[in-house]
Amino acid sequence: MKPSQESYVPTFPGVLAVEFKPGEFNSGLRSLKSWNAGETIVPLGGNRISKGPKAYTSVQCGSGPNDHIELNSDLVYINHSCDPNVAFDLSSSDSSKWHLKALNRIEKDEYLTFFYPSTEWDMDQAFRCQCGARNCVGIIKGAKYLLKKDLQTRRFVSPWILELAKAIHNK
Ligand SMILES: C[S@@+](CC[C@H](N)C(=O)[O-])C[C@H]1O[C@@H](n2cnc3c(N)ncnc32)[C@H](O)[C@@H]1O
Repeated sequence: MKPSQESYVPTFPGVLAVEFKPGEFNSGLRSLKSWNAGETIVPLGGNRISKGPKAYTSVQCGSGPNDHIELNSDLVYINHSCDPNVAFDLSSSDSSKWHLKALNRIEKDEYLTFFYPSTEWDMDQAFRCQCGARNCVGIIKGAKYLLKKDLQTRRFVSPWILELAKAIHNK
């Protein structure tokens, strides 16, 4: 589920804000603050997140078929980029340590983006990427469909994605 424009109340007031644009999938999430590489932007653990089925709004949190969470927050508006500025770090076995972190310096008002295949193996909804990055991989359907080099050259990839990729690329 994603928060709607009509009843919008920011989940992280003063930190992040959804920029709503006409069309079903054209909105995005801006940072209202600047960040340095490695900084935690917001924690994810706690009772806001919930387990749920794989959906275009879910984030994968492990290698199992039921390892998907709904963020239940403005974070669902973070778009994909092949040259992302944030990562969902869900690599701890302790979910209270899960967090969204900056991958590089982020200036105030920048849109946040993450590399969807860094968490997603086989996505519910594929799309043609419009990020415009030099290293854009084109169609985004999950890490399962990427070449080994396309995963190896990203700054953050979740451990289950690396394991699953190893299993198919080393066959
Ligand atoms: C979880 S939503 C992200 C927020 C979305 N932009 C919105 O307005 O609801 C994921 C969807 O956004 C769109 N999207 C995200 N990143 C994109 C990108 N780099 N290029 C094209 N579409 C993108 C795709 O339709 C994708 O299925």
